[in-house]
Amino acid sequence: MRATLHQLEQTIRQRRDADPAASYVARLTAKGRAKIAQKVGEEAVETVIAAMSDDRPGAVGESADLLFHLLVLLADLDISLDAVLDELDRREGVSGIAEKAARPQD
Ligand SMILES: N=c1c2ncn([C@@H]3O[C@H](COP(=O)(O)OP(=O)(O)OP(=O)(O)O)[C@@H](O)[C@H]3O)c2ncn1[C@@H]1O[C@H](COP(=O)(O)O)[C@@H](O)[C@H]1O
Repeated sequence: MRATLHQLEQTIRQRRDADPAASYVARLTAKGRAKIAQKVGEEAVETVIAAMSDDRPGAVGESADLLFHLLVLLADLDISLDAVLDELDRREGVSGIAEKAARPQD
């Protein structure tokens, strides 16, 4: 998963300055951060709708759209994917420590 998302992150960063006629990333980027953020919101809502309809193929497709648009937004903010993944790792470490503390017999 890390490799796929890192590859996509790299492609998105390369495509931001491409010809908008040939690139969706360049087109969306040119519309500005508010539009990119709006797309993230739309894809999140579509993911929720698919989930609540128990539409599993739909949820897969909408989740892919959501992750893609989130990466476009992070690139626009110049936040690396690693910064987000490191935060998740940090939380996992924190909750791992908390779980261990709750089981003193381990
Ligand atoms: N993964 C994606 C990807 N997922 C979704 N999309 C696009 O996201 C859009 C979402 O569809 P919507 O119907 O919601 O939006 P829309 O009607 O096209 O746009 P709006 O008018 O709503 O803004 C579609 O146009 C999809 O093609 C993607 N476009 C590109 N990629 C990847 O990004 C890379 C760079 O793409 P380009 O910038 O086009 O070269 C490609 O190699 C792909 O791997």
